[in-house]
Amino acid sequence: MVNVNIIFDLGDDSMGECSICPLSKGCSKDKENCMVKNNPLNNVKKIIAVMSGKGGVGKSSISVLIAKHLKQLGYNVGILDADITGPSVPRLLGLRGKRAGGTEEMMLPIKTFDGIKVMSLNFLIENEDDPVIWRGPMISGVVEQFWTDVLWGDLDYLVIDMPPGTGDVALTLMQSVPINGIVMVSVPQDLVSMIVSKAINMARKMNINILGVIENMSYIICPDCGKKIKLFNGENIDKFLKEMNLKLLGELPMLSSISNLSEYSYESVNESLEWIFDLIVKNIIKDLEV
Ligand SMILES: Nc1ncnc2c1ncn2[C@@H]1O[C@H](COP(=O)(O)OP(=O)(O)OP(=O)(O)O)[C@@H](O)[C@H]1O
Repeated sequence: MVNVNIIFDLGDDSMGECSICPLSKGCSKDKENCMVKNNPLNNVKKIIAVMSGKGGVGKSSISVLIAKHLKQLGYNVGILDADITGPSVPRLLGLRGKRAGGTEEMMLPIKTFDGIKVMSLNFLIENEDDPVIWRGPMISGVVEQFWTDVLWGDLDYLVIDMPPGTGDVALTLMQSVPINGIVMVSVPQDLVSMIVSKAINMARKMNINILGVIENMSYIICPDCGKKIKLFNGENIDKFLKEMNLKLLGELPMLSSISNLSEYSYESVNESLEWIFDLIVKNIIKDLEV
């Protein structure tokens, strides 16, 4: 059974401090109505949320690859797995079966071999195959606590693997966590769809900057000649991005090394993938600095 004793309560209103908020520079929130809580024990400089209109498009894999690349560039990085009903970050990072500890007041994240701090519901339940049969408010409460009650310490970047879609939990995260920017993930056949537009419009209504779109499973690479083979016509996509005023951060191929991410070290995944992520991540860093 799920251990619901994970609910720690700092019971302290001092968490709303603006001075330690990752949004402090250029924040447009009205202080009276701001629902963001910041824990004074943490010092997180920037928060990147990875979002998608629907599940299964590669959001978790891309969250992990962005975090790994940031780490490789020398930053202190954490990953908050907010996909409570389908947490896949522990598996992708080879952390299956790990259990998070804690003190009376704080939960301690698990660290990967290369020092990325990770929190996921799977670290807190007895058996990771057990389904999480919770109603929306309970799930929203847990993801909020992953922000307020986890001892993240000093982080340059916290990457949030958002739950798929535009539901309750995504809304709670956008209201209570000071997200600096969103990376939208889609697959080419869905990119111009109403589902992606909904996710984009939701982020915009919540006044959160969309850093750009990553088109996943965009092409395959011919094993014989190395040629890029696009499975879908890109014309509509270009038009859609232009109309939505969105930047294409990158296109990722279908690669078996992405689907078996946990079995590879990042460095050995694929040379061209590392190159693609270098461009994506440096673009994100630049945008967040502005
Ligand atoms: N570029 C890719 N090439 C090959 N396989 C991929 C690629 N991107 C993702 N996958 C595979 O597709 C599946 C879904 O990916 P992932 O779990 O990252 O998606 P997700 O959007 O987070 O899904 P969910 O919302 O259901 O958690 C996984 O099995 C993953 O390994």
